[in-house]
Amino acid sequence: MGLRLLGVTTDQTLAADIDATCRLHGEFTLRSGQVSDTYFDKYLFEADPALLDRVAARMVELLPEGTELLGGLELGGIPIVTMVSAKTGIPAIFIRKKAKEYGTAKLAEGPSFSGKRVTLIEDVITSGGAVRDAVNALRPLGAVVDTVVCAIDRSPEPGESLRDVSLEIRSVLTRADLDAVNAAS
Ligand SMILES: O=P(O)(O)OC[C@H]1O[C@H](OP(=O)(O)OP(=O)(O)O)[C@H](O)[C@@H]1O
Ligand SMILES: O=C(O)c1cc(=O)[nH]c(=O)[nH]1
Repeated sequence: MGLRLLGVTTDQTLAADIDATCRLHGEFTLRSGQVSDTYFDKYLFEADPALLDRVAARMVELLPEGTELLGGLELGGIPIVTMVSAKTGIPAIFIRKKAKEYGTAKLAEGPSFSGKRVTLIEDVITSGGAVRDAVNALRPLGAVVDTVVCAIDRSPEPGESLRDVSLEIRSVLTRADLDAVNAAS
């Protein structure tokens, strides 16, 4: 059992099921431009209601106290944030990669978030770039953002990649968790 924040431990069965469902082998160019021989296709767990439910349940345990809104990042963060919101009753906002160019022209859809403590919900963190972009867009609009809860932190130093923007990362699973169950399978 790996140690997790707040006494929450790694769920080895969940790690094994996510690894078996999502791990792909090949040559993948990642969002950051890095090339990897491994890709965790989050849509494969998000499309499975039972697995999505289990990931979301772990995320609920990782939410910081005082979270007023849950902010899901387009696209992969949207199904997850919807499930976490349904489980907790905490309203969600849906954060676009860029503001819509017509209609309401919003960057984040849903209720007003200015002055609210928004906990971000993300699928995968590799370099932290997507989350960093979101934080840097939301803070000037008044959001109070100090934590992201993600399903998989596959960065080389889990929890560390967003220190430059003073953001705490809480992950359900790390790359090491997934590699460990994969090696044991
Ligand atoms: O930490 P990073 O280096 O930024 O990489 C991780 C990001 O890359 C993927 O986004 P992508 O835009 O591919 O995904 P989507 O399918 O969720 O829109 C993933 O969903 C993360 O948002
Ligand atoms: O870094 C990425 O773009 C990335 C890596 C990964 O394993 N899965 C994913 O959806 N995105």
